[in-house]
Amino acid sequence: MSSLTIYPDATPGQPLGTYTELDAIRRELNAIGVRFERVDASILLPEGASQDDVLAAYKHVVDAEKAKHGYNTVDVARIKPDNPNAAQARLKFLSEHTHSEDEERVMVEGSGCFYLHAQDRVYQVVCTRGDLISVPEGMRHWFDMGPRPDFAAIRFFIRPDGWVGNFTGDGIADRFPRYET
Ligand SMILES: CSCCC(=O)/C(O)=C/O
Ligand SMILES: [Fe+2]
Ligand code: NI
Repeated sequence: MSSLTIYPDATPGQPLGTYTELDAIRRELNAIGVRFERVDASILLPEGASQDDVLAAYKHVVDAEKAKHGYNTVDVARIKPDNPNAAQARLKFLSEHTHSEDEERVMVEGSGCFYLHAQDRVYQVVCTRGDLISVPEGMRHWFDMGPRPDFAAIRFFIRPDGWVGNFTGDGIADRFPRYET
């Protein structure tokens, strides 16, 4: 189930609230400039599906998002629990960073957890199949795919290097609960 938990950034042990209803999640995230939407992601992906297969299956979503927001490039991040590089992949986005453009992701399989650091709060967003999230350019955040990653996300970019993370050097991510699915 998708959810949002909001914490003060200085006290990870004292959450301010948890939301599981779409309208409430959207309202709280929209208030900090984050888009959160639901798309139809009911197409099941075969185990060996390539990036092109996934993009073809979800062409309706890809075309619509490109037309609406001017994205030029898309790719697919798909990691299954048996991936021998899972631990390394998890580490890649597990520290606070920013990007030079917005970070739009559509979860089309499985789940993963975004942590958005805005003002003096951390917004922990568990995204599941069908969730679309767009983190604004420059917003501090990190992403945890969990110890047994199982997700596929379509990623949208304006520039080819839009995915590159600029790490803040702040150890805040280590103080917050991990996504332990
Ligand atoms: C959910 S897609 C993989 C994570 C990613 O692309 C990113 O930029 C996390 O911040
Ligand atoms: Fe990112
Ligand atoms: Ni990021």
